[in-house]
Amino acid sequence: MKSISEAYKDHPINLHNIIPIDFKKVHELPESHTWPSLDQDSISDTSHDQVIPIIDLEDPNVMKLIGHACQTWGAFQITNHGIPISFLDEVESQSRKLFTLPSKQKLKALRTPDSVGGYGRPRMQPFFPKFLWQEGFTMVDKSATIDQTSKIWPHGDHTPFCRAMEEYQKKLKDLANRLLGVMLDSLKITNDDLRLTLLGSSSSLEDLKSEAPHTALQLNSYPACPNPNRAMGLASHTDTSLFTVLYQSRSRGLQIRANGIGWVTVPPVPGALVVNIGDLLHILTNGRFPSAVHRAIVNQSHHRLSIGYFYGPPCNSKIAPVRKLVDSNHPIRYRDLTWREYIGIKAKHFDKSLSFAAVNPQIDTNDQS
Ligand SMILES: C=C1C[C@]23C[C@H]1CC[C@H]2[C@@]12CCC[C@@](C)(C(=O)O1)[C@H]2[C@@H]3C(=O)O
Ligand SMILES: O=C(O)CCC(=O)C(=O)O
Ligand SMILES: [Fe+2]
Repeated sequence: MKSISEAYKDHPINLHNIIPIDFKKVHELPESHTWPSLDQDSISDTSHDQVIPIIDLEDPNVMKLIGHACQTWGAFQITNHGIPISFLDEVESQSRKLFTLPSKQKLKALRTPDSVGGYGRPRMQPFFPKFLWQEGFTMVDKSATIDQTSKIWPHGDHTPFCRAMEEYQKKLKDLANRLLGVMLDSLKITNDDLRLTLLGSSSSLEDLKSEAPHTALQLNSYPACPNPNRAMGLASHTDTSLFTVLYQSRSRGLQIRANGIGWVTVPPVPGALVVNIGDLLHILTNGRFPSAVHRAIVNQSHHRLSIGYFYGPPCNSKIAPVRKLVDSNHPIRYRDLTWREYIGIKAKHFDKSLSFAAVNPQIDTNDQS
């Protein structure tokens, strides 16, 4: 299979859930985009000093720190990761160039109902009765991205955008491979332990890292909003990846839901990247690394961008709880499945998906609620 775009083909989305509104023309929050007030969301953010860990990747203790963050929060920020802030600025500015174009231009790269790549509303939109205050551009397949962006910017003007996105994905792939290694080391998981799971046709983790990871790059745009208290950027969700590396630039908006605490804002740290655990690593670790429930809220004063890199194994390789993590105190919670199968489950059941992958759905019902 070429890429995850194939896996999404079987789960088409209705056009009205794809075409974003023209945010520039909207000066009042439309009823169609009005959510219950955020104030009624019992849990606020600023009253807590809780902040997800900020980890220096060069710290000699990095394995312990990351292992601990993954078990307790399912998310952390990293600094000293080797990607220069000047390059992050460049990627952000190329993304901004796309979203500030007139709606008519962006619609030239509109996703089709059965494709995952291109411009449009977030994939999760059909699960909500109200529209999200968000537009996105998704890249899964290089040639499709070139095709779409050259429709937006003819005469070769798409080149700087594509070059920056390509380069970014290369750098992120190396970084994500490195992070996966550290995460697995922290649980003492070896190549042999992975033989029955994850590796698929690859014979070693190194093999898997060099050719196979399947990834997606998602640019999120949240225009300034006339009534941010009643709007939602991306509603509460977990990602369908092993983990996601997110650049939220310099503006706040990302919140993580912490057990017993509530929504915690992830403060932007210049040059840092946020890592959050996705459902596939949750399954692979038998719930030891819980996938992070998170959302993005919007603001009235500026146009916020974020850039997510979704990192996963090849679509057809098996995901199953690593047997080493299963014992009488930690009985097996999830059955074996492929990413492709899980995409199907997620397309149908969204936030209930983990319980549909559970060995015992009666017990495993509250993963995300
Ligand atoms: C590889 C992925 C992961 C996707 C689908 C596809 C490309 C776009 C990703 C997102 C990005 C926005 C949140 C989310 C929930 C959504 O709606 O689209 C993500 C989804 C997932 O994590 O399931
Ligand atoms: O914009 C953000 O901070 C969150 C984005 C996100 O959760 C996603 O792209 O999956
Ligand atoms: Fe997300």
